[in-house]
Amino acid sequence: MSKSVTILTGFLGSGKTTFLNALLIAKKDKKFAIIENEFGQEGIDGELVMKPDDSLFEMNNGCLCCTLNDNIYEILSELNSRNQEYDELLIETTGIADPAGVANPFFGNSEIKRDFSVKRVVCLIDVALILDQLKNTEEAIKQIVFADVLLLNKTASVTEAHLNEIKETLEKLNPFAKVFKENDGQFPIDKIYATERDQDFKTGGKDTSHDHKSGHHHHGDIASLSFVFDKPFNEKELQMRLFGYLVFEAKDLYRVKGIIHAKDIEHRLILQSVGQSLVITGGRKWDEGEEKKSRIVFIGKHLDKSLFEQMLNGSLAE
Ligand SMILES: Nc1nc2c(ncn2[C@@H]2O[C@H](COP(=O)(O)OP(=O)(O)OP(=O)(O)O)[C@@H](O)[C@H]2O)c(=O)[nH]1
Repeated sequence: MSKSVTILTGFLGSGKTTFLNALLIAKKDKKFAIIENEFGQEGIDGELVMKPDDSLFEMNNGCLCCTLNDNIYEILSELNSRNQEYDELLIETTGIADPAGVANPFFGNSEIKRDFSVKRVVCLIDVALILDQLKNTEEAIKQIVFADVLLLNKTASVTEAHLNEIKETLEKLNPFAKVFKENDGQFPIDKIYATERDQDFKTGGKDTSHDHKSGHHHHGDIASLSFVFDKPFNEKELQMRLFGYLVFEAKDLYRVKGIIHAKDIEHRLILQSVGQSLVITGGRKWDEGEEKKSRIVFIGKHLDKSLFEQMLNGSLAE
């Protein structure tokens, strides 16, 4: 029997990993294989997903809509040979992936079509940022247009009127998708799960190929900068400098994610920033003898590497 596939899409920082974790908790009775992909060399999302076991296939350094097309056959064939070990497949795309490109192998290759069935493409929407994202990026539009489920997220951050305006805009872009709202931080997972892609009506069978054959990225001028540090950070200094950067310089910085080793702190610090917000929380404890490295990824346009280097180097502990 073919395995059900759910594809999670949504612009950078819209809440895909948060949703994925909520899904894993809500569907504890199922065993998921997860393909996690991120834009930027340092794989971070893999650490943020609460792994149910080792069923996590992570591919770094590229966008799923490009690299997955090269690796997907290998990955899916491995998944197939281990098909007794899991029930369903979840794919979290990068925040700038074109989901049509990601789904393409599932619709275009007969063997894959036999073994895997895309049940739904869920697009997370950051309601505070989506209208700007739609103005500024083509990817946000492509993600919405391709989805079966549009999930309005971070709804507490906007007024009801704004939410309705967004809903209207989205329904114009994709009248076929079901629109759900996150409700007080609770995702309506069962309702989303009950939504299945209509294979005939949607892109199934159509040629969804796109122009990524060369492996070259066509994501406008969005780029990522990744940094790895062996030396520990000074938490306060890092927080202060990053916050200053976000407030004064961050116009074209869409996303910051980091796993931080800070001096005198025995667990990881998880650094998250979308727009101008900056949140630092405690992560997993470092294991005994584990090599403690910090990894930070910045995603945006016109990023000045030397400025980030300066900021980060200046935040290292003495
Ligand atoms: N206020 C609020 N914050 C949220 C909500 N969902 C996610 N976040 C926060 O938004 C940030 C981004 O969430 P992620 O789940 O990592 O987003 P993502 O889409 O996986 O991010 P990328 O992989 O970079 O594209 C994190 O700091 C989350 O804690 C929400 O419903 N409300």
